Amino acid sequence: MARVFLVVMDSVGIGGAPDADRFFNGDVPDTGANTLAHIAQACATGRAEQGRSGPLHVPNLDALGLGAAVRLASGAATPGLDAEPTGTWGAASEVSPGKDTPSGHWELAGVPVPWDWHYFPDATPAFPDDLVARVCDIAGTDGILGNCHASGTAIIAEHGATHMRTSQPICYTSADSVFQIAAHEETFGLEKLLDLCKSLAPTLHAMKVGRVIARPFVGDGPDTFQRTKNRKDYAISPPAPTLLDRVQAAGHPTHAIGKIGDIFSMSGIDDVVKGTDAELMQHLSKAVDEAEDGSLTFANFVEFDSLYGHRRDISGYARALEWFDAELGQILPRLRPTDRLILTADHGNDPSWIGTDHTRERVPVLIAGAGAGTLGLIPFTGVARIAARHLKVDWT
Ligand SMILES: O=P(O)(O)O[C@H]1O[C@H](CO)[C@@H](O)[C@H]1O
Ligand SMILES: [Mn+2]
Ligand SMILES: [Mn+2]
Repeated sequence: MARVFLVVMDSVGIGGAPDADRFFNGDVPDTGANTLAHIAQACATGRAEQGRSGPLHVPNLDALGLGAAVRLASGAATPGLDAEPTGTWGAASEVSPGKDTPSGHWELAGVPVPWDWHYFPDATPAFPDDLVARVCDIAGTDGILGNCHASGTAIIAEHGATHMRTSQPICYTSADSVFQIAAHEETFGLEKLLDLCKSLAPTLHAMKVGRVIARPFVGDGPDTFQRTKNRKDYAISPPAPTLLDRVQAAGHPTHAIGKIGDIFSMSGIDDVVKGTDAELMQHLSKAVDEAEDGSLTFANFVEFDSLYGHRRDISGYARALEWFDAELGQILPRLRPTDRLILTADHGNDPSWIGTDHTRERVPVLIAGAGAGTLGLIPFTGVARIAARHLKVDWT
């Protein structure tokens, strides 16, 4: 019986979004941003040589149709990606008004976002006084640090030492609809940080802020501060039943790998496993061997985005793609004839672009198990439709 493995390579966009001019990094529109093409072009011209070398080497993704999908989505040159696809391939466009992770995932799962998210202004202070007062009240402090748009690693380097001394939480946001709190796992305490975020979440969700995110870190000073894997996202629930809800309601098992549990507030999910991307790959591999007939396994690999896209690290992003591709090469031969493995992404995060935020882009849709074929240009919701149809779950 059929199984579906839906795998999101977080932020692996392929350019060409028709509405890219309405999304920005600072003052610069995302028009022309192209995560995958710009990485491939940098690799081919010797501009991505840290810890790797030469043209981007992703033969398994390319054989499924990655290079072809980039060219379809954006017409961009894809040096090193020139295979004749043996998979089913296409490119998807998003209609939700945000280029954030929940918007992308919900829409891939069949539910575009019907509301406008609340974004905090790119000014200092970024947060209203009553929100700051509430944070202080719950945290038991007489102030907060940050209170601005920031890159998470930079703001910890800037305020981490003061935070360790005063216990004031480091609160920051970005171009996404997020309220993020960084705090030291030992001096502030992980549980206290998680409780703080959980208590604040209903207030922020009512404001249509998509997520409150706990960003715990460890270390003794700016040179050693490091964020840990205990990050936790408290997200608004999706506005309507998603692919996960529908598959589960039809009596099929649903398994989440990585951030999927947080992104969908565990709705429609039987169980979740978390960890680093390397650990998640082990979980995905195990799921391919063991997942039940009729099951949906929904995975997110976040490190492309969190470690390399936001950090504008082209070499690192290329290394991550090459690692992922090699791992994929171990998994593909073990798929059963009636399985479908769908690879896609939730938005772009072009590491060659200005700023540190996501970029509005089309995303690849690559299907292993269905033979060679083209999907053409489809909506994000087409991914849910393909998965549901394969599992014989009603989708109207
Ligand atoms: O710079 P860091 O803390 O990684 O933050 C990034 O991570 C957030 C959530 O994915 C995004 O909104 C972006 O701000
Ligand atoms: Mn994402
Ligand atoms: Mn991100």
